[in-house]
Formats: sequence, C-alpha cells, structure tokens
Amino acid sequence: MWERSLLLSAPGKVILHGEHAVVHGKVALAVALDLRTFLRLRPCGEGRVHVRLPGVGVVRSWETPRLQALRRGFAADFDESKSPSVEQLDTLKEFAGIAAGASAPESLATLAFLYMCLAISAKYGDVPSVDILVWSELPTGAGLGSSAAYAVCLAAALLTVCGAISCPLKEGESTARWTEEELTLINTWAFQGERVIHGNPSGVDNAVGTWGGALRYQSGKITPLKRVPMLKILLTNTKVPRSTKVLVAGAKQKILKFPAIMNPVLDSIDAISQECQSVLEAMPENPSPEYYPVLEELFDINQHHLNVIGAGHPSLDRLCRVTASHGLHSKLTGAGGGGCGITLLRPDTSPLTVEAAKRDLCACGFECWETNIGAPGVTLHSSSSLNAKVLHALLES
Ligand SMILES: Nc1ncnc2c1ncn2[C@@H]1O[C@H](COP(=O)(O)OP(=O)(O)O)[C@@H](O)[C@H]1O
Ligand SMILES: C[C@@](O)(CCOP(=O)(O)O)CC(=O)O
Ligand SMILES: [Mg+2]
Repeated sequence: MWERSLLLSAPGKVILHGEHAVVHGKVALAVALDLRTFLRLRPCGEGRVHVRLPGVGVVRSWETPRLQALRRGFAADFDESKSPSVEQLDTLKEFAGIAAGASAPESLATLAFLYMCLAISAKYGDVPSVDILVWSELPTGAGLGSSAAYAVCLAAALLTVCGAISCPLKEGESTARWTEEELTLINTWAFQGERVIHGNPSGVDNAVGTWGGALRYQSGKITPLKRVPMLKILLTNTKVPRSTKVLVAGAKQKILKFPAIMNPVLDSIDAISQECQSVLEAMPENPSPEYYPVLEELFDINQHHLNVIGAGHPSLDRLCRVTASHGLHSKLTGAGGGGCGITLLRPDTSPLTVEAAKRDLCACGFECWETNIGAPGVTLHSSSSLNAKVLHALLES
C-alpha cells in the first residue's frame, strides 16, 4: 500500500520556432514557461483510484480490481516504446463510457489517464489505491503545452507510486528532481500520454515539461541550448479554442497533397530554428538591442510560413497587426488555429509601449501577460514550497 502524499508539477512551454515542422523531423526551439500544472496524490484505503481534473470537469473513480481485470483483458502488451493501439483505446473508451469519435477535453484527459495507469501498472506493478487531483495554471488547448504538462505529471506520479522510479524529496527539503535516467523514463511515458491526446505528437512538449529550461528538439534528440539570454516575451491568448490533434492532422494532409510546395516551407522553418539558435547562443545574458532585428524578422517570416501550413487564424492575424502597430513582432506558438501568440519585447522597448500594446490586445478580447522563460522541469514539492493560490487549489478541493 502506498502511504505517502505527493505534490508535483510540470511546466508549460512556448515554442519559439519549429511548431508543426517538428512533427515532420525538423528542428524546434522550445522554452519552459513559468506557468505549471500541479498534481496532488494521496493514498486512500478504499481499493479505488479516484481522479479529479477540475480544468476539464472530470471526477471519476474506479475500483482497482476492475482496472486489473481490464488490463488482463488486453491482448497486446503495453510498453513505453509502443504506441497506444486503436484497439486498446477503443476498449478503454468503452470501459469509461466515452463515445467512439469523442475528442472533447474531458474525454481525451480521461482516456490518457486510463491508458497511462494501465500501461504503467502492467509494466511495473499495480497502481495502488490513490486519490489524484490535477490542477493547472495553464489555459487548456491554447498552444502552451497543457496536454504535455498533464501527461508529464501523470507519468511522474504513476511511475513513483508503482515503484519504477524513486521519490527523491527528503524530509525538510522544499523541492526535488529525479535523476537523468528517471527523467528519461518519465519523458518516455509522458510521450505515450501525449499520443493519446494528440494522435501524432513530435515529443517536444513533453521533453520541455520533463527537463525544463530551453532546448533544441529534433526527432527525439533533446539538446539543451548552450546559453539562453534573458528574453522578455509577451504572451497573448486569443481565447479562440482549437485542437492540436485536428491542426496537426490538417498540416499533414496539406503536406501529403502538395509535397513539392510544402516541403520547402518545412525546410525553411528548420533553417529559421537553426538561425535563431545561433543568434541566441551568441547573445550575452543581458543582450543589447542590436541582436533583436534578426530575431524579429525570423518571427515575421515564420508566422507567414505557419499561415501557409494552415495553422493561422484571423484572431492571430489581428494579434500580429495590433502588436506591429506598436513596432512589436509576433507569431503564433504551439499548434495555432487560435490559442496563443508570442511577442518579442526588446530590452529598449519602453514600458509605455508594452502597456499600450496590452491595452489594444485586451480591447480585442484577448488576455495577455508578460512572462519569464526557462522554468525548471518536472519537480516534486513540499507543501511549504507552494504559493497560497496553488495550495488552495490543491488542498482545499
Ligand atoms: N489540467 C488538465 N487536466 C486534464 N487534462 C488536461 C489538462 N490540461 C490539458 N489537458 C488535456 O490536454 C488537452 C489539450 O491539449 P492540446 O489540444 O494539445 O492543447 P495544449 O497542449 O496546447 O494546451 C485537453 O483536451 C485535455 O484532454
Ligand atoms: C504543433 C506542435 O508542434 C506543437 C503543439 O503544441 P500545443 O499542443 O498546441 O501546445 C505539435 C507537436 O510538436 O507535437
Ligand atoms: Mg498539446
């Protein structure tokens, strides 16, 4: 029986360059955000697994013997190197009462939970009787990697209670992280959770959620950036809902339909990521304005490419126009189709300019906030290390 409570979190992400192209083997540059998803796990002695996901309105509970019987009924083995199969997902949908084609947030979140719970317990031993609550500071389905942060938290918690990885938080410590080897296992399983939610993810989001910081990602190869300057970014949520799964599938269709036209666009995005990496790694920690024109132009070019790929949206065009009227450069981030855009703020951008841009963006019905990047990856917390708002959300519910 598992007797410890766990509090852990994983960050969301911003993709600077390479969204969509990264699904097709190109380079992406991504950074962890200081907005996180938190998971609280408590032992419970009732022979059940309880799951509460207030962000997507899920409250579910299953008897552990029923979960064990369900797992035994699967013909195919679960493994972290195997994609969830259509048959496995169909069986889980039937078990959870989810309609065959359902893609609503609550359905995908429940399905990802059940898949990870069964697959991890099949490999490492039963998930004990526990009560799990996931709460997030991230908007859901807005391009900031909420799906990956959710999958990383689930992987870390489930692998810990099954004994596949250690629980590194010692008495008296405020935070702790796992070893590289354990993080690799968390990342691998989180990728499977992302597969349930996204269909065909690249793996960049779960890599950032696991390792944090700033990294280059290509075809599963994760390379931390050598040096990352203090970049100031304005994040704007257009609040237009969209689904990563649908947008990624749409981009693939376009590439298959017009390979000779679309492949050069993907190559160009790859070159943008590489150029941006060189500029970032050449920048001192507190960079002077002279580095910024190139970064701004790269934002502009990539935004046009993303429109070509089919990831644009009128709300994102508007966001770019509004910020351009203040001399600022923006692009979408994540899957696009609505969701969030990022605006680069130069060290010499006056606070008055930022305030005026924010005012105009809010007048469009958008929400914006200035943010720090390069946050730590998946982390275990003591309750005293969490701020009052997070504690309230996790402990009072
Ligand atoms: N806090 C959360 N609790 C449960 N599920 C979540 C949470 N955040 C995200 N998800 C899952 O991730 C999905 C959104 O993922 P996605 O479309 O990739 O957008 P993004 O990752 O950009 O936020 C939701 O439909 C839901 O299934
Ligand atoms: C479009 C894509 O490059 C990023 C998707 O990010 P998000 O789910 O919109 O936060 C897909 C992927 O890399 O898996
Ligand atoms: Mg996602």
